[in-house]
Amino acid sequence: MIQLTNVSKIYPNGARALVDINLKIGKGNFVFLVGPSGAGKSTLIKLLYREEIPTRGQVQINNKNLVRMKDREVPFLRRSIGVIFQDFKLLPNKTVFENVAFALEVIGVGKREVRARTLAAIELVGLKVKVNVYPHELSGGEQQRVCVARAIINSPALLVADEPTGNLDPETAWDIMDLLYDINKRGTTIVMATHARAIVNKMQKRVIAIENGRVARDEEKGGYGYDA
Ligand SMILES: Nc1ncnc2c1ncn2[C@@H]1O[C@H](COP(=O)(O)OP(=O)(O)OP(=O)(O)O)[C@@H](O)[C@H]1O
Repeated sequence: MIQLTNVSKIYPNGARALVDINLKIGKGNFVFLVGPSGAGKSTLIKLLYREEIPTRGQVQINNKNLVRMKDREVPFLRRSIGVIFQDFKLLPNKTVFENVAFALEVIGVGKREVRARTLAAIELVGLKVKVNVYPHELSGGEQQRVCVARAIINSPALLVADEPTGNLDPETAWDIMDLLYDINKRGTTIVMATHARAIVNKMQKRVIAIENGRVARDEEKGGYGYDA
């Protein structure tokens, strides 16, 4: 489903974020990206939803070439990819319902379908009772649940998450991981950059370690592998 071929990324300031990466991630995989701060994990994630374009090499998702893709095609790509960030990025002046519904409204889904699918996604993440409140009235864990609902509203084939538990306490982080686990079980491929050692060690999923922009380790059922 995802294939990176000889991918390098050098930012305009000269920072070499990724160096000659070759990777294949199959449909339905659950992959943790680990590695020291500044290793290139976020950059790799950004290549997957075409927030960044590699300096060299190819990025393919479902046989679509993201490097050659025209800017006007990007919104279509993003409909098949859900994105979750560490800092939530919810719209502050929209309710939970409106934040989640927005992703459907912008692609022209009819009102009734928007309502049904939005409520189903909000129910799935356990936030039915908070459907009409604003983000600032929610805890961090609840805000991240809204982000999960927003990310899965289009039933994406791929979900990418950049440190989704980074701002959450350990217990709340596990609630989010339980959700991602269930979403993966339903067939969505998940790629998640993280520093959460306990989560990586417990879940025993594929672990790709990035160090200095290169793949340093790629294990089928791996552990976090770095000291505290
Ligand atoms: N927009 C940018 N412009 C210039 N350099 C950048 C940019 N984004 C990242 N970098 C540099 O690229 C390298 C990789 O950064 P990246 O954010 O991908 O690392 P990371 O592994 O996600 O780190 P962290 O774990 O701290 O989030 C770093 O040297 C960083 O300073």
